[in-house]
Amino acid sequence: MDINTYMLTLGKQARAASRQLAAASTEAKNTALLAMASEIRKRAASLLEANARDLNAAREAGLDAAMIDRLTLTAKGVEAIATGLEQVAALPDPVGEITDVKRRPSGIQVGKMRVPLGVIGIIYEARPNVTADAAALCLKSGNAAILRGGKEALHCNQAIADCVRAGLKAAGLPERAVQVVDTTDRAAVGALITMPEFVDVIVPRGGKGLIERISREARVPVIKHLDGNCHVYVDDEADPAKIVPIVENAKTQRYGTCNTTESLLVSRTVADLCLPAIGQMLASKGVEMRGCAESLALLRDAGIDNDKLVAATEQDWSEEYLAPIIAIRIVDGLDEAIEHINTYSSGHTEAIITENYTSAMRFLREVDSASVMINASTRFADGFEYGLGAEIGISTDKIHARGPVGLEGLTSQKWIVFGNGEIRR
Ligand SMILES: NC(=O)C1=CN([C@@H]2O[C@H](COP(=O)(O)OP(=O)(O)OC[C@H]3O[C@@H](n4cnc5c(N)ncnc54)[C@H](OP(=O)(O)O)[C@@H]3O)[C@@H](O)[C@H]2O)C=CC1
Ligand SMILES: N[C@@H](CCC(=O)OP(=O)(O)O)C(=O)O
Repeated sequence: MDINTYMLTLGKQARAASRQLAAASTEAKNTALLAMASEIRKRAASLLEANARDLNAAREAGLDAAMIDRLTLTAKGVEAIATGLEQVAALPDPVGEITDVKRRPSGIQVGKMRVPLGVIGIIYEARPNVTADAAALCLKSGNAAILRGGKEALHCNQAIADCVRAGLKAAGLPERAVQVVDTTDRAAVGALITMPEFVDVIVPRGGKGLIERISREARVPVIKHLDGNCHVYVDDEADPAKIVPIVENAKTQRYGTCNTTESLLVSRTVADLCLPAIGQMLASKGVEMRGCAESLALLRDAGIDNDKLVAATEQDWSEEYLAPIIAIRIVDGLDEAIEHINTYSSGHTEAIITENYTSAMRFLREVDSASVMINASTRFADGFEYGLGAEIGISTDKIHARGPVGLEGLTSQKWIVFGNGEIRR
């Protein structure tokens, strides 16, 4: 079967399954999720074996550390997938929720009902847990899913898909409610994003190459989950005790994730007090610092090894390194920090370190990103950490859903009207 015909077949099957899922009971959906969790645990050894095959191929292909980190599944990771499925089962079912019912002067009552989006196509990086998380969230929100994971994770994704199908079957739900694309040919992505008759929304999780293709070709509505050029800004009134721990966590806890901080902005009035300690911490962890001239001079004076210091170029302010590299700029206070972030950020997540209420509130209001934080690490931008149970990803779009997307982001609301024979006059 050629790729277009294959993808059309998946699309038709998904559309049919989506109608059944939209009407599925909460009990059936939860039974499926719990059965999936049990299959994942039962088949842990074969999931790890499939992941080992993917990892061997990735190492042979010379993939970088961030990619290997994403791709790696450990026994703990398998257990986390199973627990994640159980957590989604425990979440309240959003489908069918009726809100905002108000009686109108005409006598009718007008309200809203939460409903699934239909068929969701998700294109994502080579991170196996996303296959299970996306399947679970789509199922619980009553949507059918077509999942196209990164090519490096193909074997592991197929193994997880087997568990998902087994769970759906155990609950008497259509097995085609979740379909994992079984080819790495990117023509499948091209087909997925151009069949609006079968796919209601596309969620692309990825970097710049993916953005370009989706922007050029998609004929289906898109909720972009794109790159994270996240910032930490150290304000004039930052609590010294909070600075190094937040910068350390935001930059070094995991280098490869989209919520990792890539740029550090420091207010000039506190730069000589805090940059030496930040520089020492970053140097001790092997992080390269790409600084403006002023920050480099301070870091050199503090005795930071020259090998770790590089002059930043204009390009560095827009860069998502996904690596032990950080851009550093000294700014003239809050106004310049906000201006810098709104110019260069990818609109994902930004944090301010300050004890000044007015500065904190201005930062919250004026920084135009999906998550804006006060005195916390950007690494917190995550569906689980925000209490959503899990996440489809972090939307960098402004409409429909912004930031970590969970069950509610995968639904919309339709208007409902209760009448008793009223007619319009
Ligand atoms: N906001 C968020 O929620 C998330 C953002 N990201 C971002 O993703 C990036 C890291 O992941 P990475 O794997 O490098 O991202 P990529 O964009 O390289 O790949 C992600 C997915 O997109 C596909 N893809 C990429 N380019 C094309 C194209 N031209 N045509 C068709 N398919 C394409 C890949 O397919 P293939 O396998 O064939 O390469 C893969 O399935 C970072 O920028 C990170 O911030 C990642 C996860 C979540
Ligand atoms: N939200 C998740 C990470 C999601 C994400 O960034 O994915 P990726 O860019 O593939 O590492 C977390 O905070 O661990």
